[in-house]
Amino acid sequence: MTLSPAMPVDVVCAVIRRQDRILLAQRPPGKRLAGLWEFPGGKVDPGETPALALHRELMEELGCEVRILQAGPAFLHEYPWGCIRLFPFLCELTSESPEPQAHEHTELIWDFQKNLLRPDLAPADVPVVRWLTDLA
Ligand SMILES: Nc1nc2c([nH]c(=O)n2[C@@H]2O[C@H](COP(=O)(O)OP(=O)(O)OP(=O)(O)O)[C@@H](O)[C@H]2O)c(=O)[nH]1
Repeated sequence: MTLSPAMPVDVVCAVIRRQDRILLAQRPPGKRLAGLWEFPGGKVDPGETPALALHRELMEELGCEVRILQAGPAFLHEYPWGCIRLFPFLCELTSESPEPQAHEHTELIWDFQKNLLRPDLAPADVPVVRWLTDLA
């Protein structure tokens, strides 16, 4: 993927909350930001709404279904290779959802919300965590 600062790439991510824990996913080897932790999600396809992209990505990546509780503001982040516009959604698993499985990530963890600002978090996700903290 070629990212351009003039044309940010739209990316959605799901902050999936279960009690006082949040699901984090570790990026696999061979990808940008390999080994860093992120919220599951991915790029919005042409013609797709961010919410539809979120449900599609979660089914592909984790095989799970969520209910969106709240949409956050979009956050722009410039990486050395280009710019992304990140749309975060606070979500919960639906009562019928299978347990999330790491189809594309190295590992999944349910971490306490207070631990999310870890040094190995994807840099674009720092303002997402601040948004989440301000909601509480
Ligand atoms: N899904 C997701 N992507 C994120 C987050 N934070 C963040 O910087 N990103 C970046 O946004 C882009 C999302 O693309 P993607 O999920 O389709 O991942 P990908 O590795 O296939 O993308 P790539 O084409 O850059 O390699 C990646 O470059 C990823 O590093 C996040 O919390 N969730």
